[in-house]
Amino acid sequence: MKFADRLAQAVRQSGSVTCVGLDPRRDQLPAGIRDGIRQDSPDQWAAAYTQFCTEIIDVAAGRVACVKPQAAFFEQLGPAGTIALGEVIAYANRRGLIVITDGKRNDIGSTATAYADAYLGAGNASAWGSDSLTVSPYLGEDSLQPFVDVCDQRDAGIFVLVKTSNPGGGLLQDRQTDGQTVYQRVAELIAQMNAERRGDSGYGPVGAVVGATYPEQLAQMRAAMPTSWILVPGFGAQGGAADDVKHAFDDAGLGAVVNSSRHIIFAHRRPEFADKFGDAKWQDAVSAAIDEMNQALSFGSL
Ligand SMILES: O=C(O)c1cc(=O)[nH]c(=O)n1[C@@H]1O[C@H](COP(=O)(O)O)[C@@H](O)[C@H]1O
Repeated sequence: MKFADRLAQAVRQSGSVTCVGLDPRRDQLPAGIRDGIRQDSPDQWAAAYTQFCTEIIDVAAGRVACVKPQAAFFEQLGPAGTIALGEVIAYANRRGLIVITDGKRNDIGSTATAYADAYLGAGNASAWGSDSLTVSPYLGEDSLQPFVDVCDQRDAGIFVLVKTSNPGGGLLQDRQTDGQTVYQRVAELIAQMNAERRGDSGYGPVGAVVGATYPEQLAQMRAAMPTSWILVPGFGAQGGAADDVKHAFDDAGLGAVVNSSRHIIFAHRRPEFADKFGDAKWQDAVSAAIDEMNQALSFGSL
């Protein structure tokens, strides 16, 4: 089944548009996982990351549509971390969750082909086995095309950075050129690349990233890219709330997944959960945070 249709199925089956961001950080791991690890042992930290993320996946499976492992935190550990990333992707795959690997990759076309080949394709279809990958558009259309070609071959997907959630993104993305902003131009390109590729769900493999921190632009981008799944980061820890993301969805409640990383995976550290759960019951805190987010995003259409 095509990526966009698999994502639609995952949203429908779980009844959730939540994406759990897997962004492990050494100093915030629950005590039971962190204690006793040698500071200078990437191998031990990598094993801790695998344990932490697979336990989160166990809590999330069947209750959310997807997970988004953030490659940066795994790469921070060096080679051992990248092996952990591979294990986490494979485990999420086995537990039936759609995987969006957050690598924000891209390069000239011939190198982009290698990135696409490496990441795109679930299970054994690629080396990393990811359903989808975040991708930067700033090398232009010829850099995106290899990703789109591999999406076509392996029923995978990409999420192209359009309007990022960070405060400084506007420096380049909001710049006017030929009567439109740069991010509007990127959206136009995505809509065009996706036009011929719609699956049964009405969506295609070329998705977009638009931050929850820019609600007005998010609503505009929904209209500008009617066949693209939108990955919406910036919910929770960065300040985005349900009201900010409600216009990202189509009438059937599809078309967008909303990511939250810190607020879910480190929920045991949030003041409102710390007393009730704390480090000892961190998995229960994750579960409560997933419930809370699913509830906040249940606009009634799914
Ligand atoms: O591509 C992304 O996921 C992304 C794009 C963006 O514009 N903003 C953004 O925060 N992200 C990622 O989404 C996650 C947000 O984490 P939290 O702020 O902890 O929920 C991080 O992994 C970011 O790298």
